[in-house]
Amino acid sequence: MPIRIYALAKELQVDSKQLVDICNRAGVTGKGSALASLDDDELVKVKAFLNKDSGSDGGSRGSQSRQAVDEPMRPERPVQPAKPSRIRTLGGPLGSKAQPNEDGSDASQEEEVAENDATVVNEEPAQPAETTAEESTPAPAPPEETETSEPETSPEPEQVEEVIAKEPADDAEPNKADDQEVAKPKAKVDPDAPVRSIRRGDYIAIGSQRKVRTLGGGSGGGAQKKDDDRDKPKPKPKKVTPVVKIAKMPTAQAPKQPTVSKEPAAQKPIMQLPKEAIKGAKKGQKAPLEEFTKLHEKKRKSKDRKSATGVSETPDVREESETPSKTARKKGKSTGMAGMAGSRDARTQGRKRSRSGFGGDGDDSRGRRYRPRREKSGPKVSTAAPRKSDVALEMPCSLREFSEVTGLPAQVVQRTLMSFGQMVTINAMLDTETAELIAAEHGVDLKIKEPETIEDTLISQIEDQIDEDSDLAERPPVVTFLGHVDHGKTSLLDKIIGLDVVSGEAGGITQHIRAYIVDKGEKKISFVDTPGHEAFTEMRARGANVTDIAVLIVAADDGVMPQTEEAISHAKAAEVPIIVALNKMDVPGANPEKALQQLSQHGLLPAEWGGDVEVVKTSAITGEGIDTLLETILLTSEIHEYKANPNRDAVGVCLEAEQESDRGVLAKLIVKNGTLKVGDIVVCGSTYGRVKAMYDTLDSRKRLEEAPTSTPVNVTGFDEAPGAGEKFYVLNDIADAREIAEMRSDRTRADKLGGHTVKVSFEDFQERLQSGNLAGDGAGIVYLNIIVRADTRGTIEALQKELDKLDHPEVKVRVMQATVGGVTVADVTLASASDAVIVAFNVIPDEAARSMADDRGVQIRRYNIIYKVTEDIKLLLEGQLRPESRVTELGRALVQRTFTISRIGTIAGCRVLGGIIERGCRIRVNRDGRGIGDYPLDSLKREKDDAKEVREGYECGIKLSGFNDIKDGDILEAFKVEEFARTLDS
Ligand SMILES: Nc1nc2c(ncn2[C@@H]2O[C@H](COP(=O)(O)OP(=O)(O)OP(=O)(O)O)[C@@H](O)[C@H]2O)c(=O)[nH]1
Repeated sequence: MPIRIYALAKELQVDSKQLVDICNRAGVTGKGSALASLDDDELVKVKAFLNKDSGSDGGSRGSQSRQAVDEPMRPERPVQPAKPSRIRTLGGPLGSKAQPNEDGSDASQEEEVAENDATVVNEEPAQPAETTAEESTPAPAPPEETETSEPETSPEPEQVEEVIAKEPADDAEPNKADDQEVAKPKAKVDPDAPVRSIRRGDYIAIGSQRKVRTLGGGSGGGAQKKDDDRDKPKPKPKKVTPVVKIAKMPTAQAPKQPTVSKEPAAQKPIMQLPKEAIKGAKKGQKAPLEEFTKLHEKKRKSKDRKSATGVSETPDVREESETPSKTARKKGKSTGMAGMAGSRDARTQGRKRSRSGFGGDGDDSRGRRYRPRREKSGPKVSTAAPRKSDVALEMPCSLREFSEVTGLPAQVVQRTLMSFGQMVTINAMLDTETAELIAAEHGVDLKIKEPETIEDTLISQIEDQIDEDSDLAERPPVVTFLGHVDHGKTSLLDKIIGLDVVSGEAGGITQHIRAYIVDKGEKKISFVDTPGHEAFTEMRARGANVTDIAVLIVAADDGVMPQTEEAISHAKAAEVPIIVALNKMDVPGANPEKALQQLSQHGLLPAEWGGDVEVVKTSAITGEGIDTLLETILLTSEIHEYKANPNRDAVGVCLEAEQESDRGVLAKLIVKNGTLKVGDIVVCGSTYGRVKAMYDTLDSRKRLEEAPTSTPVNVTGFDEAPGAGEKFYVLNDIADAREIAEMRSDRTRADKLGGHTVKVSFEDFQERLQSGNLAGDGAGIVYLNIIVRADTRGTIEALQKELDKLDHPEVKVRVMQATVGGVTVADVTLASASDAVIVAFNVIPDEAARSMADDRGVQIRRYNIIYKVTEDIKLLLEGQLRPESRVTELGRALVQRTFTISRIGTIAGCRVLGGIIERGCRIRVNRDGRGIGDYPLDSLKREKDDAKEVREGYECGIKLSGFNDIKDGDILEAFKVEEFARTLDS
């Protein structure tokens, strides 16, 4: 039975590697490793070889083989101390060394030899010296002596160093060394040398040399050398670099005394005598400085008196404007002993002045008796209302009103205005800016109340109208279809209402909002098909959430696609129930299981899997599941009990509007509450009108007299087309409707001119939080909504993981959407509707998204390092985020052509698409919607000349510093970073 070599080695208690060697020597070839097996014949052969070896007593060959194998098996041999040199002579006879030991030779001498041996043997490993050593050796040294002696030997440090230093050379290339050992003696044969005696190689099989070498290191040569060297002067051991380098002990130096920088010689205070004192001295005045000090003291006292009597003008105002602590300090000063003395002096002086006719000229001339004025003699008492720090003021207001509301004395306000260079009376009207300025100057937190307009009065009346329960009646649900393009939204709706709209659509893509109300048995359902989820969110952004139920259409063959993910975010943000229609079930490649799995990964766990999302399998072609879908919608509607008051004036939303040649403006409205009737006066956004006619949305020529709740209807009668998503209200008076519409129109214009207010930004989040501008949920937790757009899914996952780690008791980060790709209009709409900040990670917003974000004040923060996002949010949550630098976008250019000039680099021939590219800016390079990096602008040229700036529509040459890989079609974004000085409180 075959036996593995390592098993046999175990049995024989030998090293398995040695046994491999022995096998080779025994003629059992092809056994390269201990894992090789020996068959019975081979085993017999090896055993025979071993027995033969053990049987031959004293035979050098046999003994050597046996030594190699039996070393560990003969522990009974007394362990004798040995020297390192002997370790090397295991393969060869050791007699030369062993003998002196036996005959009691000097140990120190032996050590010396060993030392030389080790050095020489290693240097000339192939010197055939074993023979001599062998001849002089009566019996081979017991192998275990050498083996066991190794650990016991404690060579001199130098020896160890040498051994360590030399051995690796042998170990590094053992085969080569062996070969050399065989080859070298031949090459180095000296013809004049005496007849050489038998060598080790002559009686040890070549294969065994390796073993001998490995263990003994051919120290036979060393033995010979040792004999020779006895008479020779001892060679100086060669200096060998140790393998393990031990750094030399640094020569200890006395620690340097730190050089104490010589302090500059104490500077004498610069004493400058006042001019008056110098003059006095020149005139021969005695102690002029003393005189001057007296004079100065006098001046100071009179100044104190003035301040105590409240005579000073401007400084008072300034004082008031200072921080309370400062003011308090100053007040403290003046109310001290000096202050008291000052005011007493002032009172005395005042009386003297009055008596001497100062200020009382008129009285005296008219012969009236002097009567001291009360207000001047006593401390001034403010008659103004107590000062308030937090007030609301309706603008415009008079100075008097401002004073009354804020509690600031009118005089103080006047002085403040005077310091601004404005002389005003108490009845002067203040504008908002001035009022805010004065308030800020005096540390008053002023809130400007806008005057109530007719819009506020009428519209808020309508909005606040609460319907009695008894007036409420069930209403049809408004259902919106959302989903990825071409997943079958239109086809499904067509199938439901029995239309064929899809075949008439340009390019098969829905471009208009469609809204229909259909009967399903006794119930009705109102459907809204939007061209994209942004249109759906657009309505929400305007506070007009018409949708009651969102139906998410997912093609079973395609599964969840990027726009499906977006649609999920939009539907979730709208906080409406979601029903999934797994469409295209008739398609052969339909894989509903995969789609369900993907849906659950996106937080929509199907009901059949134990979740709360109803999934209906449908086919718009075969009609499969359509009824189930309608039933599910009605069931959901029933659960949520959608109700409205049919007897009130209508309120609703404009879905879409267009100008028709024959009918004028045709607005598609959907009634959210009440009933809209022909003849109603309607205001919608900044348009108004009287409902002239109403048409059914399914049949554009079918007139309707009234449209109940949840009914979509086409309306004529508006003066202008209202905006999509604008709310409409029915009013009683057309004049009111006109006024409201005009007011809104003016405001929109002003808003456009005056810019916008940023919705939410990382920088102002804390401010808004503290001012209560951000509403919390039931538990008082405020959410920081963010929308993430990134270049890869991996980035999103990493980012989400990092965001999960953020923990704050009052503020939570809510990722409303995290999708791959550039920032789109849909993202901005969602951000605008949800007060969210967009985090663009390695992606850029497209042109439309960028301009919409600008218009709506949606913040798009761009990042390319994950930890920077979390760091910013962390700082934001801790209220420590202060903008230190602000990126100002300058313009964008499209690379049309590139030119590479050998010594200059790549020049991009660009056209400026928008804004401006200016010298000294930085350029962000974007390719395929992804940011590659940003680099400083090296040179900017218009034709051949250097340009300071290049504006929109012009062509230019751009060379970037440190980046030459610009490609045609790249979008270059110019921006500059403005540094901010940190405020003191930051
Ligand atoms: N086989 C099969 N094809 C379908 C099904 N539903 C839709 N389609 C086809 O898919 C294509 C796209 O359908 P649409 O209804 O236009 O898809 P959509 O989601 O409305 O697309 P947009 O309007 O562009 O958003 C059309 O050619 C339909 O005929 C279905 O259930 N089965």
